[in-house]
Amino acid sequence: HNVVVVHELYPELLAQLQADYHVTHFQRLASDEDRQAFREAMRDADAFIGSNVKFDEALLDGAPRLKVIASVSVGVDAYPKEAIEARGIVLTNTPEVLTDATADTGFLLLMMAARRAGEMERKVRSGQWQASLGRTDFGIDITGKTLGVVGMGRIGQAVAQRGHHGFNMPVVFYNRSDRPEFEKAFDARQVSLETLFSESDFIVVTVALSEGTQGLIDRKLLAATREKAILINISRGQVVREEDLISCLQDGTLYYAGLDVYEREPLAQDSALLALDNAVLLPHIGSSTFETRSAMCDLAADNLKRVLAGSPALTPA
Ligand SMILES: O=C(O)C(=O)[C@@H](O)[C@H](O)[C@H](O)CO
Repeated sequence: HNVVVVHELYPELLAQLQADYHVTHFQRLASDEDRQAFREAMRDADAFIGSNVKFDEALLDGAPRLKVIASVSVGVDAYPKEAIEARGIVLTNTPEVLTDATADTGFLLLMMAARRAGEMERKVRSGQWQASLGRTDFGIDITGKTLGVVGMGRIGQAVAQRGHHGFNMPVVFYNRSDRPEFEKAFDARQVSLETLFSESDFIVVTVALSEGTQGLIDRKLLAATREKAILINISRGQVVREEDLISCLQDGTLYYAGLDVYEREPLAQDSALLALDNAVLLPHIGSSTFETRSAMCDLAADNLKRVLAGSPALTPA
């Protein structure tokens, strides 16, 4: 079988795949040459494993032998699911194994924003820490504050669990379908988006990107937030209208934000977000730990091997 890899697999796994299959490997598609070579390699590919590759119909038409797309991600918004299924190709993802790392990233951003850790660290590094800090440098408490979770999938539940059990935070959550079991688990309340935005001190966005959640969070919702409310996004940038987010942070409608994802990634150097002190900006590191990425790669490789062997995938998307 011919396998095309677009990802920085850990060496042992890459060697294993190269031992079992004819592998064409790209760490990432960094140039037009790479992208051209990738499209050529896909012509006789039986399987793809990787991430951050935009699949379109032309690419699928150019890969007539493709049987499986094993994405090294839980989010599959980058893939045209119907077109893939229509061709009988199996799309798989990597749920569960990244839940804790991503929820940890959510709390990292929440704590950095609440205590203005980015600003304070810049103050120390730039030599501005000349005397004990005054009220203008104060942050806000986290413990006991109200945590709002937008989307109670696995990652949303893990964020609620950390807030409720770790920081005595009352939890409110928004979810398309009713989830009474989480009201019990986290002594939480399921509420509307408007109520969540008006009652929460911290709002963590964990909902998957779909047609229904594209631009879900706009100025109207942001304007409903409390005086010192903080928005955290660890899902996809397109869930939040970035233009509204920026103007709300600029005019004080929203106190602070912590972002790991953006409408366009990597974040453009001319983004107005870069000029904002009241935003913590991370480069999509949600699942970027050695342990979690290795587990994601192992799960994706297992999915690939099973489908090529004619067995059902472990985690079809
Ligand atoms: O899994 C996802 O959906 C993610 O966003 C991240 O875990 C990945 O880092 C990203 O997709 C690149 O692999």
